[in-house]
Amino acid sequence: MTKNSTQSLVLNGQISRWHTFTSQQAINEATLQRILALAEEAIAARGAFTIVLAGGNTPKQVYELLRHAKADWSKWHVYHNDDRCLPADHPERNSLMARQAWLDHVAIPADQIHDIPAERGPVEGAAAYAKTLQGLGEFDLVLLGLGEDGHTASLFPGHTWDDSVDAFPVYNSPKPPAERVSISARRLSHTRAVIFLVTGAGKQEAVNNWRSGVAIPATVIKPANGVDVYVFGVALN
Ligand SMILES: O=C1O[C@H](COP(=O)(O)O)[C@@H](O)[C@H](O)[C@H]1O
Repeated sequence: MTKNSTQSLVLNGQISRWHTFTSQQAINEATLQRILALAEEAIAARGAFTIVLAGGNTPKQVYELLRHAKADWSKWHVYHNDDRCLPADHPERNSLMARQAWLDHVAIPADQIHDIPAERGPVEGAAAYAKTLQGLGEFDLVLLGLGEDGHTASLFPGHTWDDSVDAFPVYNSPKPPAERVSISARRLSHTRAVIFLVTGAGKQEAVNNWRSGVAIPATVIKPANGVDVYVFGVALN
């Protein structure tokens, strides 16, 4: 058995469904299959699939699986939930990780892959990405990670963020680099589906806080359909 439980919670106005997996392979495979299923549904219903990618380390293996998947790549439109203000070819860039693991190896048209121009700095990068997102309706899927401190995208504990815009500049990030660009919580919530990918014991405290009603940043993602949290290596106490 690869998936051993699903539980639902409503806390801080957020509906969350928690799915526990018993191996890294199982969580990767389940995420891959869910992404591909959502893509097929979206393409059948609306002729396109818009996905917003998480950065960091956690999703990399899923991206490597997507690289070998069969899909109608010509209909995929790819965005990023955040990126770091570093040169475009810096190894810590979320966009570079996604390209190397997946996007450079499939036939998604280049003009349908929308990197955040974070190399232009937080203000210019955020303004440019807000323009990129302008007029775009609901996303089909937003993939998100969870930092050890409870952050998601570049929404950090103790920070305030501007929900009147689609993308905003981030300063003083506790996780380097200090300057970043992030899609806003409101815009990330304007989506048909959300999957949080959460793996490893380092995320235990953040998960405990989330599930006991502490308003960590991950709780501000509130799409109407709720969020699915895929978990491996973290206990659901
Ligand atoms: O800095 C970031 O951290 C989070 C979590 O990253 P992980 O390495 O713990 O998976 C990530 O979701 C975000 O996109 C990234 O910029």
